[in-house]
Amino acid sequence: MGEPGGLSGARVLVAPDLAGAAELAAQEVVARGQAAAALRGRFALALAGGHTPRALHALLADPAQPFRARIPWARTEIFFGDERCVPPDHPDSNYRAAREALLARVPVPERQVHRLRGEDPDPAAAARAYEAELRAALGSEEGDGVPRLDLVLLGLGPDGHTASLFPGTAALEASDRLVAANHVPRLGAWRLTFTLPLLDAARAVIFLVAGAEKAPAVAAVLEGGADLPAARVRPERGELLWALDAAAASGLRR
Ligand SMILES: O=C1O[C@H](COP(=O)(O)O)[C@@H](O)[C@H](O)[C@H]1O
Repeated sequence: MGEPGGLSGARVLVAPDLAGAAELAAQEVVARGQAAAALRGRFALALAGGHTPRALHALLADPAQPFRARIPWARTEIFFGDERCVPPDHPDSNYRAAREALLARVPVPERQVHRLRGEDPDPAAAARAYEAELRAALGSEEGDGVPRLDLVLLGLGPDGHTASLFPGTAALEASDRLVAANHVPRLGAWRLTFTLPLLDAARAVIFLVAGAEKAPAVAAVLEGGADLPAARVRPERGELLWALDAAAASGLRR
């Protein structure tokens, strides 16, 4: 596994394949979980949606791997960075995917799993309710009133979207909300998503990205100076890490 260096202020780690990149991310989850629990008595972790995190979820849940036993599950609060507007048992539900691969397999108390209500017929109301739930669970330790998640896991779409912040959509510009309902014309659908102020307040953000189809977006975000949604995630008081497989990193100059 190599480390091309800090591009765009980010630390970039490259593994040969998705399994290796997921392992890098799993090591970070353990280290940041242990540090957060020791320092603040709680580990606030936001999970990514989509397909890529499945490898990470499987690793974290596997009793034969070194991660599961080292994560302070009893003191972990689980959030979701985005959700599709579907019921929690729907095949497209990010919550369902995370529950099946991870949450049902680890000793995290049910009351500490905070899911976005994708089934709510009023997505704006679901977003407001989730922001209230997040604030109630985490409070805000600092003067700006924005809760700080200890670790936010994110993915990347080939169009440069992250969470459900798609190019050209309204939620990208939201500065007065931490969670938004976002209409995505390309999908003809609503999504629920964290906004940039909440992402940028995180103590750490890790993008886990794999596959050659993501390589142009990875290069554009990390080297191209592009104004893509993922390039706008800048945790100024936190750390930014990209865990890539070789295919996703193949468009990087170094
Ligand atoms: O729509 C989404 O896409 C991105 C990337 O998903 P992937 O399946 O290509 O890994 C994901 O990060 C986001 O959470 C998800 O809802």
